[in-house]
Amino acid sequence: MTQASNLPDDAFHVFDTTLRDGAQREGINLTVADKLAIARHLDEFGVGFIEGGWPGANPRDTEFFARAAAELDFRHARLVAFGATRRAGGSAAEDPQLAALVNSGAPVITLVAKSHDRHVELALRTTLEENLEMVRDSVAYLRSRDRRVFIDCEHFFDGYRANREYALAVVRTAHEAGAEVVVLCDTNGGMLPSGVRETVADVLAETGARLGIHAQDDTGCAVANTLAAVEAGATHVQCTANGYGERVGNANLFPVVGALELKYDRRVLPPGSLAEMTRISHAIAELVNLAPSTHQPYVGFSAFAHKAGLHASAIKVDPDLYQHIDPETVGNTMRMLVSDMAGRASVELKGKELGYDLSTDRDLAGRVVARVKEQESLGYTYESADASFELLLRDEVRGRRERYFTLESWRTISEQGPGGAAGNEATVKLWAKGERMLATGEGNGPVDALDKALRTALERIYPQLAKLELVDYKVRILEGQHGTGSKTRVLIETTDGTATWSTVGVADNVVAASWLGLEDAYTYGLLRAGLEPDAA
Ligand SMILES: CC(=O)SCCNC(=O)CCNC(=O)[C@H](O)C(C)(C)COP(=O)(O)OP(=O)(O)OC[C@H]1O[C@@H](n2cnc3c(N)ncnc32)[C@H](O)[C@@H]1OP(=O)(O)O
Ligand SMILES: CC(=O)C(=O)O
Repeated sequence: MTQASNLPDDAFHVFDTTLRDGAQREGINLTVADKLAIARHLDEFGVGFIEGGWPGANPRDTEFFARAAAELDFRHARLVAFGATRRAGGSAAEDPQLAALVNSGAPVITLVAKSHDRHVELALRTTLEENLEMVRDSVAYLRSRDRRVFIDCEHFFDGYRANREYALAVVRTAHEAGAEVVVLCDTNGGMLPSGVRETVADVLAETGARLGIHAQDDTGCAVANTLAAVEAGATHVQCTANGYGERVGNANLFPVVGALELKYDRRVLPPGSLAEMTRISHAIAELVNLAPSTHQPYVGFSAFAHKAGLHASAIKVDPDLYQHIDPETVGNTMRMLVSDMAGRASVELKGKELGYDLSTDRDLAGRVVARVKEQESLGYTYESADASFELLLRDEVRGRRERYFTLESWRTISEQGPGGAAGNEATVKLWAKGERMLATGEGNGPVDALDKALRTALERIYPQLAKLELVDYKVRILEGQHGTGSKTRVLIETTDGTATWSTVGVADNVVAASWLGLEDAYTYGLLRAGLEPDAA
């Protein structure tokens, strides 16, 4: 790895530990290739430090550092290796674990140290004095090997409450031995912002050490605790992308840097990085194989989605009235949701988003709102079915439904053999371009058979349908108290390889609801393909 050429200002550290603490989250299991790819994204985003793992603890992390040295060429970040202070009763120079940290080639090392007296006695099974010596010896050794050293004081806040003098002694020992930053860790994640603020201010006043913060999210306050520490004087924040981490997670990198940049007006990222935040967050979610959280602050798909009619009516005048920032600042976008909570303004803004100007026709917007509310009272949901909403809107704009085909009838048959073997067959009869079409299809289930029959009927006159693929299909039973007599809602997601759209159907049974969803899905696909509708 070549050394970073465009290093951020050392006055404030944005330290990412996605590849170490983030990987401690249940369900995350990264390969070396995943770790390298995530490191590249984090460097591109502009964090100052990337903690890559614990070399020597497992073959994967050891290999990561070996490959990082050969393959990573960071523009902004420095690579950090993580490990613990030397073993009790030994010497740092002979500690194999510290040797692995040095051999990793990382220019920066984070050492986890005990700072809670009870942990020293119960977990390390050693004396308080020996723990201080472990800290001093380990830091001094790594400094003598020319490494920058940060110390993570594990359980610092609980330790400070139990034995303030000892917790402060750990900070002083690390600082005097040459640790550049002493990181106060809320390891159990039980702190609240006021306690963090007071403690950090006191430690700073008592020791003069440069302080960092590492907050777990067990009270849901990790971001707030991190910002409270910064307010009290911490100049190094440890975070993970999307808040991944042990148990419920760590301070989420994105809201932390979003707040630092946009609320505290501190430049902690290279110029232009903030606008990449949404993309980077989602790219990392893909790499760890977890769906991006739709409701994550700043970067979530719903972070700037507006549903309430009153909000929309104010947003129409000025989006700032219901948004804490301009979503584009962080690479996100405002979205209008249309549902039974919408008013004319919501529909007007949604129409604009879809390319329809409803601003000059108050009655038209009113008719669309009325139809949405009526349909939603029957079980439809348009906030999750943009394409069905657009078709409804077009109906009102044009005063008629534009059709590419008109149904005469459909029928499905499901067979069950004695051995459980199932067969599903569908027949559709419909009209398109003046011709009567009749086709059958077989499938895994009745909906699959219906879809195949529909495509077979239409593929000669609409070859464009071959490009369309159903990528998701969700069924929800509405009014569950009615058991098998309930209504069924089906949501279908379709793609043509360039765009993806969602449609909805509601009916008394799943096949009929699916037909309605499919009809909208293919109608919308043919509309997108630029074809002229068939008949009124
Ligand atoms: C708060 C945090 O998240 S810190 C990060 C924690 N991350 C991890 O634990 C993931 C990687 N860990 C591992 O792979 C393994 O635990 C290893 C390789 C580090 C150690 O494995 P083992 O040698 O089998 O020890 P084990 O995990 O059972 O126990 C940890 C040992 O480290 C000691 N230890 C714990 N913290 C420290 C410390 N800060 N300084 C020195 N020793 C420590 C414990 O006392 C225990 O010692 P013992 O073996 O004499 O009982
Ligand atoms: C170091 C660390 O991960 C913690 O104390 O939570």
